[in-house]
Amino acid sequence: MGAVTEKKMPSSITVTSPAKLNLFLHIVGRRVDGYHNLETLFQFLDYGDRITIAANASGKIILQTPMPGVALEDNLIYKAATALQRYTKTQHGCNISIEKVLPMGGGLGGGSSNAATVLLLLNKLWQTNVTTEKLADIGLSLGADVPIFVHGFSAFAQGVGEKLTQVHPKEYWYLISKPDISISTAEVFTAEQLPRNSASININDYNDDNLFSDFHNDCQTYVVNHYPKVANLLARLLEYAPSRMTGTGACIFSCFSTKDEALAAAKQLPDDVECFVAKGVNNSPVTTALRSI
Ligand SMILES: C[C@](O)(CO)[C@H](O)COP(=O)(O)OP(=O)(O)OC[C@H]1O[C@@H](n2ccc(N)nc2=O)[C@H](O)[C@@H]1O
Ligand SMILES: Nc1ncnc2c1ncn2[C@@H]1O[C@H](COP(=O)(O)OP(=O)(O)OP(=O)(O)O)[C@@H](O)[C@H]1O
Repeated sequence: MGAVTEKKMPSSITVTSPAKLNLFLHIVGRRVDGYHNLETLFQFLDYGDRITIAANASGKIILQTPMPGVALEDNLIYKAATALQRYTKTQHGCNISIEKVLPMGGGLGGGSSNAATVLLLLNKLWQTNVTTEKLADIGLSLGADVPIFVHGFSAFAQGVGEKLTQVHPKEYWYLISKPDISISTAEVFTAEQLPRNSASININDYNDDNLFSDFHNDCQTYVVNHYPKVANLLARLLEYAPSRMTGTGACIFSCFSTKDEALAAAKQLPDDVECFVAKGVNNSPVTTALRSI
């Protein structure tokens, strides 16, 4: 009989909790609860926060790296761990640390990504075997963007972001630029002037060449009209490459075929503009890392 090799569960796991882009974001209606029905194309970046988690036997959820400006009980990391602990009734706890690099309120979904990463890693470390669908469901109660990060593949999303169709958009290189302001998602979605009646699309009509001609971000005009810093930066970036706001802003992505072109454009920006270059990826680095554990 051949030897059975059993993989040992590591005592801790470290992964990149990635950013997302909304390559386009159409608002197709408003629900009675005030939330908006969207049609959006999500892609991940191979860039994000570094999260390390170890299970502990104390049952306590310990965040070892406090996040300035975010109280523990409001932190999506803590909320996600608590939600999974409650759902599974596990006796385990965990120690979590994070190296935060994603700007908050930038439209890159950092908080939602962190929540999904915690759900996925703890489900592994605690060996609680919750299905991906259920994790996405638990995630949705924490934020509209959490399910996409739980599933971990690029997708056309409908509803508030929970109805997903897998797609494979081209993996461009992006320059991500952040004007030095942060925009509240709730402010944009409650704005009177926001267009809410984009026609529903067929995602089969999308191809990588018509992203900037046939698709748009319905939040962009409102933000450009109310935040001159976004307007100025977007105008500048459009001189170098097709560019658009992600989510409800304030970050702007600019599309390039090569890393060198993206880096060259970054060099043209004023020193006070925060920016980074990253590759678009159709699989989340978290799900990729977990497959090998
Ligand atoms: C704009 C996107 O980033 C696109 O991916 C997301 O839809 C926003 O997702 P999120 O930050 O996880 O948003 P949530 O924390 O769930 O919601 C923040 C606030 O935005 C508004 N909101 C959010 C999502 C949505 N589809 N309609 C809304 O009207 C609601 O007023 C809500 O109180
Ligand atoms: N772990 C976390 N990381 C970032 N923000 C968090 C976290 N936990 C709670 N928050 C809160 O969530 C708010 C939104 O943060 P996030 O980084 O997700 O914004 P965003 O990139 O604009 O997201 P979206 O694209 O979903 O609108 C922050 O201002 C912060 O108060």
